[in-house]
Amino acid sequence: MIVTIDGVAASGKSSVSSGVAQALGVPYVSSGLLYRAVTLLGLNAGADLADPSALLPLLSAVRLEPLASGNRVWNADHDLTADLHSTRVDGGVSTVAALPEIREWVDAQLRALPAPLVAEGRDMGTNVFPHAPHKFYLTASPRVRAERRARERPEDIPAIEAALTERDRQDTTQSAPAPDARIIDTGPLTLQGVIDTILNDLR
Ligand SMILES: Nc1ncnc2c1ncn2[C@@H]1O[C@H](COP(=O)(O)OP(=O)(O)O)[C@@H](O)[C@H]1O
Ligand SMILES: Nc1ccn([C@H]2C[C@H](O)[C@@H](COP(=O)(O)OP(=O)(O)O)O2)c(=O)n1
Repeated sequence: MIVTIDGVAASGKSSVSSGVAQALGVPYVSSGLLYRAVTLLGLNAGADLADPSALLPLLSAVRLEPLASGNRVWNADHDLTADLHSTRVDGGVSTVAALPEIREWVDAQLRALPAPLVAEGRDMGTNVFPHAPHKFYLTASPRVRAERRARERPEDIPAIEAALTERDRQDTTQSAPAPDARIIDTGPLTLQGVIDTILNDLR
């Protein structure tokens, strides 16, 4: 059984997926962490983030460890996870995610994972797991999402909102909801309310 949870930045995908996965007793996988890992390694290597031939050789020892408690991304024996959510990575990840060669690499990592699992990202229900029986797509207004992000990163809310809106625009190509996905506006709901909405759907 595969559950896909897609949506725009800061809509609650990771938190909701973790809650749903823990309730179901299955792992969840955050596909965005792989794009973030490619971006981080590219930045650290001084590589051109728009050049897949410069990025792919950096990925030979990268692996995603999906745990019910949270995902970890390793580069050989180096845990990258703590460095993946930063404004620096946010600034480059859409460039990396636009590369077909990188998307193929990420998709292969994801499809190699055993079911059951909860998979979250932008295109889990459309491209990576199109036959998944349960698909959800989370939304919220840019302002609501910026206010949520601001609680994690003490930055100016209008600046965060502008950055999220720009990343939404850059990610448009791969971010459309699957036609058979249930769309949930998470703005009026608590985090637990979104989790319960999905769990009720799965019963
Ligand atoms: N429905 C909600 N109500 C309030 N806060 C939420 C809700 N969903 C998520 N959050 C919080 O918003 C922040 C961003 O959520 P996250 O799961 O990281 O989103 P995404 O993975 O879509 O970027 C986190 O701090 C999370 O706890
Ligand atoms: N399946 C995916 C997941 C993420 N991406 C891209 C789009 C996002 O800007 C980056 C980072 O994704 P991530 O889910 O970590 O970002 P947010 O938590 O939504 O801020 O990767 C993608 O193109 N396809």
